[in-house]
Amino acid sequence: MNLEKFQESMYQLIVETSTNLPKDVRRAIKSAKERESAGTRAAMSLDTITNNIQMADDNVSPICQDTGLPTFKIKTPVNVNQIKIKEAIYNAIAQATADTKLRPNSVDSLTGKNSGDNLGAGTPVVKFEQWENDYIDARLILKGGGCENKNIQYSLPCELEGLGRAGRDLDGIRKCIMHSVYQAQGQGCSAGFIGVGIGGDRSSGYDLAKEQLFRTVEDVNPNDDLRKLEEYVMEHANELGIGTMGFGGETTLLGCKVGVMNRIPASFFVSVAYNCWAYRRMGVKINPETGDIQEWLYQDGEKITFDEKQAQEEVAASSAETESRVVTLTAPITEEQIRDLKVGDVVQITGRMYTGRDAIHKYLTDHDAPVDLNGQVIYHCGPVMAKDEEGNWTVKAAGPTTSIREEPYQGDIMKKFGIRAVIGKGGMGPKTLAALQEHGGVYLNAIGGAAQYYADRIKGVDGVDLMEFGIPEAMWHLQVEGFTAVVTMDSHGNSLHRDVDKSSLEKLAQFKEPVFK
Ligand SMILES: O=C(O)C[C@H](O)C(=O)O
Ligand code: SF4
Repeated sequence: MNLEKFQESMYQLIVETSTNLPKDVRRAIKSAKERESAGTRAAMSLDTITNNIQMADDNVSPICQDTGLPTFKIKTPVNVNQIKIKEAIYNAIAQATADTKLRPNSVDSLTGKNSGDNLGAGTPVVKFEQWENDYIDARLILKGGGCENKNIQYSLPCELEGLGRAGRDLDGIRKCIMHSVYQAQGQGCSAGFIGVGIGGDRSSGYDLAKEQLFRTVEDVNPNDDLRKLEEYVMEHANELGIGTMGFGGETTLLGCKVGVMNRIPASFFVSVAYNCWAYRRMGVKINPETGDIQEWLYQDGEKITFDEKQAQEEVAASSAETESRVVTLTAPITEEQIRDLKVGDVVQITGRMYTGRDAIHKYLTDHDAPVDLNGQVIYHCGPVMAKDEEGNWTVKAAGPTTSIREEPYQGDIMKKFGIRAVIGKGGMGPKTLAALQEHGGVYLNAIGGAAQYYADRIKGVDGVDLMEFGIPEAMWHLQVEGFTAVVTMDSHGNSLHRDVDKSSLEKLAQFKEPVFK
């Protein structure tokens, strides 16, 4: 086989997966958009999302900055050398990382060191199977960390919040799936897609769940029971009212695919793999002699493009229609300015903000900050960055990361350094809410996954600290213009996230009665 050509084909597969959302996923997002009434926060978020999808496509840049743990599934004819194929995939991954199509995402779990090229123990994942066909089938999924953290595995029988007992039968499985959507809230960048694996053990159950994510959004389950289950979940999960980004709304789930395998008598697992709206999976058929791409997979139906100009206008129009107050802020921000903000206000930031995520929050608890953070804005973000020949950094993708991981640290750090605003996604918990009230702080929610949209608002990078934590985890000094986010937790004890969680739990309880007997 021509390995050079094969490597090039794998490079194309990676770039395409990271930058061009598949047609079936686009269709699902478009129909979600049509269901939301104009002017709502959900509609506004979906406008930003579709705008972002188009920008990524046009710029050939990552849809979301978190390009995930690249996972390849490869089927090869019997005489193909899988060792050589793996090497070519590793080379293509390193190249795509150097070209900023992937974020350097491989981190040593003990030392915290980022390998810089996405290669390292266990990364990327490459799984092989042999088959009797005469071509190679290569599929790739880039599943980000925020949605991966919302995967959940149930061991039946169990007791579920809101739903009561889930037994070892189809109805128990139904309850687990409904619960899995509830527990994700907006933190995995809803509206999401779920793959469910029934049976197996703890690892094969999750494998089966993830396997379902390679099905197309529109395919129909050949197993009648599972088809009914999928249809039930699609209909009712959307009644939970969690909505896009957990802002409330009509669409919480865009796809549900269920697979089944045998189990051993003592175990009964239901494993759920949650995927964000930025559902990046693609595939190709490859000629095993030439290494060329013969055909792209997931190409059925028309490709929906989201006109960028129109989408921008829609974002502007829907922000106007929400009748939200739009407040402009520039750091350093005073306590008075913060106390004036209420949940629902739209904030536009111009000027300086600093990125800070997991490593920085831990670091700041027992170190001084490298810069004066008094009155400043912290953005929970791990960007994709490029360095030009003069050594200047530019931002290639920069959406928010899930904030709840910083819950143990956030309130203390805000008080210690005088930080006035944090921007992230998915909201934070009671400890942070109390600190916002006590200290005079605000939590701003940006749209998860909209990495191109926000990168466009970043006009310059004028410094970086703590580079030893690696590109995604360093503290980047950003200059922004009109960076828009919504107040979802204010300094008066209000939290949209707490409210949506509470109301969706009440709605979940409506699905307690048996459906599948
Ligand atoms: O790591 C990131 O940048 C984001 C992550 O995928 C998340 O959803 O929290
Ligand atoms: S930030 Fe959101 S869209 Fe991006 S990988 Fe994480 S969960 Fe997915």
